[in-house]
Amino acid sequence: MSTDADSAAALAEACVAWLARAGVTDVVLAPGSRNAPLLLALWSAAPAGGPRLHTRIDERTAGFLALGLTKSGARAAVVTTSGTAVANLHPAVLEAVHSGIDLVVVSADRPARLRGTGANQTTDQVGIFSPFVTTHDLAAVAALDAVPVTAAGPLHLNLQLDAPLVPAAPVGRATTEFVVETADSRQERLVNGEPADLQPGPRTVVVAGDDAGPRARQLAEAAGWPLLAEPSSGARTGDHALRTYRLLLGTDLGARIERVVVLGRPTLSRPVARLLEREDVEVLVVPCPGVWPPAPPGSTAIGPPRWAGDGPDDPAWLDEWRTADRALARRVDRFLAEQPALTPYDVAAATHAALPAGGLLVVGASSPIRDLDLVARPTPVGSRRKVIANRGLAGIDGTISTAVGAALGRQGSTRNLALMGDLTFLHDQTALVLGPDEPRPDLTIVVPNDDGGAIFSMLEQGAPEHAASFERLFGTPHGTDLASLCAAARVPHLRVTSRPELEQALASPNGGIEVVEAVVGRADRRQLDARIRSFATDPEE
Ligand SMILES: Cc1ncc(C[n+]2csc(CCOP(=O)(O)OP(=O)(O)O)c2C)c(N)n1
Ligand SMILES: C=C(O[C@H]1C=C[C@H](C(=O)CCC(=O)O)[C@@H](C(=O)O)[C@@H]1O)C(=O)O
Ligand SMILES: [Mg+2]
Repeated sequence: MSTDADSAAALAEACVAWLARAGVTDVVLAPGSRNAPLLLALWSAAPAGGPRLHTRIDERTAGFLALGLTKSGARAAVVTTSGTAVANLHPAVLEAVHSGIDLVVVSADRPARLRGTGANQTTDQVGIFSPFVTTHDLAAVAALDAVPVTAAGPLHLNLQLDAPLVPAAPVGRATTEFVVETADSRQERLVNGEPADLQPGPRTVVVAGDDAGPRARQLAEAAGWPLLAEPSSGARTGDHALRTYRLLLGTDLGARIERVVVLGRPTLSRPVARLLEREDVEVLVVPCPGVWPPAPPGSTAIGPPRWAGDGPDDPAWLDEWRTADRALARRVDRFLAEQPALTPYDVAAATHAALPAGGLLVVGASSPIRDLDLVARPTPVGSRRKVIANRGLAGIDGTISTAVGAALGRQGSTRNLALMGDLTFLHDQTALVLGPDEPRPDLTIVVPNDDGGAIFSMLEQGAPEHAASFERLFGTPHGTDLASLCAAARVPHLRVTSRPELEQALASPNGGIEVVEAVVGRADRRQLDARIRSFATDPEE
């Protein structure tokens, strides 16, 4: 049995104080018995300046909610009971590891003496997120005080909580005030290091992957280079960013590239991946958050890049890209306007167009973020249109939760939107289940529903020779009635089948969390995609 000084209640209170020192503003908790001391200590701390609380039933949802909160400026912890509850956090923790998000996991555990004895709900939680996340296995307050409050990525505190877990009397307001300290931002942590001076000369482009930040745009503008910025780069702004870069890489312009400066984590497209692997191209990579940052074979890691030229590089190079981009974008838009039915590209374009200055858009993996990459015009610098996505591992899991968390975490957001496919939406449907007292954001979730996984149609397995197995193995139609699913969770739902209906729905938000289902086709997706890709190289009729 632990001493009073290290009782479950004392350890729990010390943990809440540690969370405040760590800058944790929000705690997502899932109900349990072993973590009861933590839950009660958090309840007691909330009115005394402690973290904002969010309760979720499903720990996988809870983990992604905490991830979304942290990705949009809060710092969140997720607290679970012991056993499989902790294992349900693994997807969110892995995404945090690979995208460098400072998520805090607090897992309740039985005392070490019960490990290996067959005690109920007891497994080995020490190192459960290894090799990337170290577990601080804690049985005493003093040990907790020695845990650092920041790390490059997620932190895991495993608290050995011994009976008694629940005090005899109800807990009241905490006697001490909690001052939540401000944690430094991840990007600031990254900017340090010896600057790398870049000289003019080679035909250069800047590739801005996920979470690259504005410095990618600033470098492209200072040097006068074309900017190939993914939607969630934080750099797809200004007049150097090119909308159709992915297609242009397959043209003579792409072939003439001699140098690439990479910021953030490019994950979206094979043309960019192929560019970074070309032996005739010098690839300079700037450090980015997360483990395993981009390191294509033959690339060179550099410090924060600094333009060393007197004035911009060759303006003709940028002009060629801009001229080709404008022409190709016009051709794509004309082609999409000619389509008889609502396309996923229309859904992405309308959703992005509905994002006001100061707004937030969370994008799911698979086709939606790639559709957005093709149709989203770069936005004005300084308009603070924030686009985020879970690109650390590009999972389709936890996307609704990430969007709810990001909407709750972003201060002063003028509008919160999410865009995700139907399988992505279904994968995290438990995120729609919120208790009556839970903080609830205004969030419009747009779902291009093509009854399955369209992206596979555009990959090798979507080729005609695989038609016999495709639907069962990859298309995975489900026929789910999203309206009924939303009704079960009492979430407002609207189904649209045309762009005017979609634009009308986006222009008249319901308030709270709402779902706008846009019914689109999937059967012709491979042909649509191939036709659009052909525009870059086939002359216009
Ligand atoms: C957790 C997880 N499971 C499976 C995958 C593989 N995967 C990638 S895209 C996709 C289908 C997504 O379908 P949907 O969300 O409907 O988007 P669409 O491509 O149809 O627009 C799947 C299963 C993944 N990336 N992550
Ligand atoms: C479906 C999965 O992920 C794949 C999705 C798309 C990627 C891709 O190549 C899209 C086409 C393009 O960008 O040109 C594909 C890839 O990176 O090769 C991903 O594996 C999945 O199950 O992981
Ligand atoms: Mg789909």
